[in-house]
Amino acid sequence: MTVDDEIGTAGRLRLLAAATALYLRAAPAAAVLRGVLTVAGGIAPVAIAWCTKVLLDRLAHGDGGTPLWPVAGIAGVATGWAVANHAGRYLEQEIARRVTLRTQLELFTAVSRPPGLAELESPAFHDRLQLARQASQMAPAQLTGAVLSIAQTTVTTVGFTATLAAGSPLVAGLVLLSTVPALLAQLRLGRHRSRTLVRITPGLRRQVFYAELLLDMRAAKEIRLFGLAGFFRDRMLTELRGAQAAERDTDRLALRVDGLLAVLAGAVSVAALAVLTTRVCAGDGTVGDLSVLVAALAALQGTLAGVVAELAAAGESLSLFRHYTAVTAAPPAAPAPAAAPPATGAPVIEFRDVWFRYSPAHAWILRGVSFTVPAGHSLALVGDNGAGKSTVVKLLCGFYPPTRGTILWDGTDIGTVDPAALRARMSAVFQDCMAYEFSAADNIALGDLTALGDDRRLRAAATEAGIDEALDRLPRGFATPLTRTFNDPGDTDDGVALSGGQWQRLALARAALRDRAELLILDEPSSGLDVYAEHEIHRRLTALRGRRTCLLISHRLNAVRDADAIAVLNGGVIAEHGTHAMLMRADGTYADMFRLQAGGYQMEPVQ
Ligand SMILES: Nc1ncnc2c1ncn2[C@@H]1O[C@H](COP(=O)(O)OP(=O)(O)OP(=O)(O)O)[C@@H](O)[C@H]1O
Repeated sequence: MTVDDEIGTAGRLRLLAAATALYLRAAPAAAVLRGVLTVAGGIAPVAIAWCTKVLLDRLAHGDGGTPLWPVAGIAGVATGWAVANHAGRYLEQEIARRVTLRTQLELFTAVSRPPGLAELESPAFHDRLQLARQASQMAPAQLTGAVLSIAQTTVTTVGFTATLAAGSPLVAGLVLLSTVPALLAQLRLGRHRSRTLVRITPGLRRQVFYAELLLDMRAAKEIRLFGLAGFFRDRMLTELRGAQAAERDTDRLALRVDGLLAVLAGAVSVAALAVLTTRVCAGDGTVGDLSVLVAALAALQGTLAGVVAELAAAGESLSLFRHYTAVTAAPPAAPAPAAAPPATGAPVIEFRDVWFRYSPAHAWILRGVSFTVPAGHSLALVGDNGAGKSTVVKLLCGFYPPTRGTILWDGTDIGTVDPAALRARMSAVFQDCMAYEFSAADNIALGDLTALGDDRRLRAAATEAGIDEALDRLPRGFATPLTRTFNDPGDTDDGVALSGGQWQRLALARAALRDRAELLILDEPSSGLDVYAEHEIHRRLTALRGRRTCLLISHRLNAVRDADAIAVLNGGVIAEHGTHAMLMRADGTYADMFRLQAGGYQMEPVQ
């Protein structure tokens, strides 16, 4: 990840324009109104200072009457200013809410855009995303706030500089000059802060990871059984301490810089006051002049310090906002995808000399895999742990492109087709299938969102997976929340946790809901199923044969023996291929594995 030094002025201006555009898009009317109020707020203190001067001069040289106009002016401007401040704060909050909605939409649209998984496996991507999420919450409001505030303080600054310069050009020049070192120091400090943030982000992500782990229901059993809570808590605190140490260093640097700048500002004030007082004592000016000049001096120093602080904060926000734009930037236009092959009811799937590794730094997982699954046939893929079976599934789903070779769907290279178009024609149960903390009905409906609320279709899919009766027995049937950690307002605490096998059946129901899918992928669908469920699933798969092409992965070889063909994946290649009978006759790896498993059941004589 690069740091902000490399952005350059043009880059900063582009980022500023992007942040302002985002702010204006999110809440155009509120943003304009806030701008008007901000500028008006900049004129107010100058107007009050002038009214004060007129009031004091009238009192000093007056005719004994009450100078009503200056008093009314001060009261009117002060009241208007106070109201404008409150209105500005409300508008700022409202704009921040709308910007948050907009940035969440843009960020999560961008994050879901890549069709594959490679990006989600990159720590650098997650670090940048973390910075982008931080930026999305703060940077647009901070940047536009800084621009408006600078606009406001510039109006005030010009007013007070003119006032002060009219009384003493020397003092005005001195004060203006003293802001140069302050500005340079604060800009450097801002850059230092943003570099620190980039540096501590990986540690902060880990800290959040440990915090979530300590609350994760899936981890809770192991954490308690193995006594890991203290270990994870210590690691969480170590990460937090590391991040805090870096922040502390930055804060100490800021303390030193701010201290020096305060001494400089104090010295300038003393010198300026000495010049002004000496002049009035020498008869050059009235008491009113002195009062307005002293007020202008204090205000000018204050507003200049404000401008400097805002500029530094804006620089810091720009550095952060660049991560947001990097994540949300539209990808370069891809060549138009080829038309998806016409729906045939069941496709021919072919792997043609497919090589694959997860990255150049990783070992080869597939080293020239070739096989064909004829239309409507089922292929069972078997092999040792880590042989690459699930990797074949991930390639077939288009989650990664093959490093070399081609995967064909009815003769069309799937790499040339819009992945979403093909995925709409597949259904799958993955090895690590999801347990969503929603109702049972919604858990099934996620397989095809057009079925949300369609009780008939959801029940049919549940029946297909043999989970309908178990769901009917839940406190609220299909509507029962499958969670013990979330409750909707008004819900009683009747959420249910399913068993591992029941979750797996629910994943099968989700897959079954896509009843028009032409390709069915089942990666270890029955590892948690009881023998009846497994038998039933394989009976149904056999019934489906001819209507769909199936890729089936299982370590239970008895469950795959009826597949049209069985392929043994070993050493990154298809080592054996044929029907169960053929492979048993060949007496190779498959036959060994099958006999070993079957032997396990036959150790004890069956009564
Ligand atoms: N996202 C990934 N990044 C890097 N390596 C990976 C990734 N996913 C899997 N691997 C590696 O690829 C190899 C094959 O994994 P895969 O999950 O395909 O095996 P499998 O045959 O399905 O195993 P099992 O029978 O245990 O489910 C393993 O060595 C694994 O470490």
